[in-house]
Amino acid sequence: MGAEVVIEGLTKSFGKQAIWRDVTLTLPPGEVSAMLGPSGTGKSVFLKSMIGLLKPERGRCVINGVDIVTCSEHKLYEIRKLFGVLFQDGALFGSMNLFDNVAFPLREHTKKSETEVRQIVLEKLEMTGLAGAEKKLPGEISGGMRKRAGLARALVLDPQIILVDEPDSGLDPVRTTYISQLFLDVNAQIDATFLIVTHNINLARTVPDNLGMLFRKELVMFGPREVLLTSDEPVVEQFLNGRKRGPIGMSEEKDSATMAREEAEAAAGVADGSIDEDVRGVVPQMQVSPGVPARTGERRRKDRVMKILHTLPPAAQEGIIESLSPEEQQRYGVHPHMLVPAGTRGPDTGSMPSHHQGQLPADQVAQLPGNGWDGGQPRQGSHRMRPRGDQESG
Ligand SMILES: Nc1ncnc2c1ncn2[C@@H]1O[C@H](COP(=O)(O)OP(=O)(O)OP(=O)(O)O)[C@@H](O)[C@H]1O
Repeated sequence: MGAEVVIEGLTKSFGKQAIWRDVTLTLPPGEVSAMLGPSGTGKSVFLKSMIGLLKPERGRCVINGVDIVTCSEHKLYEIRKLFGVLFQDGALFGSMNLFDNVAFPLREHTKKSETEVRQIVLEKLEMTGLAGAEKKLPGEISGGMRKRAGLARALVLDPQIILVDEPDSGLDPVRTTYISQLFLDVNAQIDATFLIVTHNINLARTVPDNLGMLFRKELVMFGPREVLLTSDEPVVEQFLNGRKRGPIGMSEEKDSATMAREEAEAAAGVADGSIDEDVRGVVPQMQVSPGVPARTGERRRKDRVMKILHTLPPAAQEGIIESLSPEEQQRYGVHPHMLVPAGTRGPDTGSMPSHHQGQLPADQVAQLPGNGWDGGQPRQGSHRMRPRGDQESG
């Protein structure tokens, strides 16, 4: 199973420029998570901090019991071996064919024989749909194939955590869907923990188990996909719909005068470049390809999310329950349109917070539980979403 990544109070700046502060989240082992955020909010900096390429000033990032923010160089070197990273352009060596590119980490970091190297490389090329392309140079193949080759190379050291930086960059929507499918298929086969950084709304809506968003130098939220997808937080709403109108401006944040002018324009029916269609809501999650084994991360996630169901906003609860098969609904003792009232016990074990229905305290919505995934008390301070009221949840 992939490694769990526990991030607490992580804060990063460059000189006087704060990038993000006090980021707290846990990447559940073997699940696929994605981080959204407008350009320049520090998503790439976040990925680089996770592998110790950049040093946050404060906070912890704990993997297999090692805090990579404070550990020795030697420990960091060991922990880095757990990671596979897919950079935006695949980061392939232009003068090497795909075989040698994919073989590179094995030849650099292991003492494997060429026979073993060959076997592993061909297996990973096959896994990423590149069988037969091993003699091609990066310049001779499409952008989508380069990304697949980058993924094949990220897989050769059997990573427990796979980081992906903007997988859709330079790809058309169809190729983006193919590479997204590949992430889920690979996740099913090796059960690694994934974190994908993306702007791509389709990918965000259909691929990950968990979704988070960085904005205004903070983590707006992180939790089960259904929470962000049903959120009425203005920044989430604007981002998912790709609207000009809202808190995100050309250079990230808008002032209140601009916001007021936009409100007035909206009231007057002035078009703002978006399609008049609200894409929020839970859409079915992409499934693995036929013939690929089921994702154990997905199964674990169901158990985990059902344990914290009662801490989630009503619309997210509904989305989660509706995504279950009738058999699963029976197993968990839930049914569509049943909301687990806050202040009562949920369908599963665990104590309930004492607050009114639909009025979850802002810091208790969609918090992931502690390390044991046991539905324990949510952590403070990593979530700032307003809850949706019952009347809005349909
Ligand atoms: N090594 C560095 N030194 C100084 N500033 C940096 C460094 N790396 C990144 N930054 C700054 O950090 C901010 C966040 O950059 P980052 O690339 O992480 O954003 P992003 O959210 O990934 O954006 P995009 O979606 O456009 O890729 C930017 O203002 C960038 O200029």
